[in-house]
Amino acid sequence: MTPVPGDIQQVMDEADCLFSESQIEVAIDRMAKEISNDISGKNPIVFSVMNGGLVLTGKLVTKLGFPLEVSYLHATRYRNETRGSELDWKAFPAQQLKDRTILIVDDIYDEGATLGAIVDHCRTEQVGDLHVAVLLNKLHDRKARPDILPDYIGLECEDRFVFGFGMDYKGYWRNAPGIYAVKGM
Ligand SMILES: O=P(O)(O)OC[C@H]1O[C@H](OP(=O)(O)OP(=O)(O)O)[C@H](O)[C@@H]1O
Ligand SMILES: Nc1nc2[nH]cnc2c(=O)[nH]1
Repeated sequence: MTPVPGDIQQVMDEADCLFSESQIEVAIDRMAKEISNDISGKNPIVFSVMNGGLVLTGKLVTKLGFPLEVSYLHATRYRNETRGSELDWKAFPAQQLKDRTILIVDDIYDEGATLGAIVDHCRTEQVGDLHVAVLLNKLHDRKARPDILPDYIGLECEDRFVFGFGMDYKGYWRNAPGIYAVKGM
């Protein structure tokens, strides 16, 4: 058996809980209502931004009571680190995007380079109608593309490294049902 690295449990034990599962649930319910008002009846494709968008996408789509397709794209720039670097596109959307209504779902809008690249790609592919949902907006003045703001934001957090509900600490704790900040970060 490969052991879990030593600091993983300690990071959770010492973390500050920023949002509980029930607070997140309330935020997702509100997002689902806003999204439904905007794209119900538009035959959308919902793209989860892997890996972090997985948990929010799963919760969110069960609250959208109209026909839609679910898919994924994979763009990453943190690679299990706590600082982002160059964006690596691991999987572009497989579907034709032209003239479609698209909902991009991700866990966190931090510096915004990831979302900026995804929006640029969607525009190049001539999407019909583009919407972006994120669970968390991290508040600071380092946004790479201040012109891009997600249409649907669940919660806002201080400028700390966070994990849980899809977000990882060194690849772990995406499964945590709340949102936590690493002690000292
Ligand atoms: O706003 P930014 O500063 O660009 O950061 C946001 C992105 O960072 C995380 O992805 P990450 O690269 O860690 O990959 P992951 O989804 O596999 O965790 C997160 O899921 C967002 O996609
Ligand atoms: N897990 C995690 N991923 C991120 N990607 C960008 N910011 C963050 C963060 O605070 N936590």
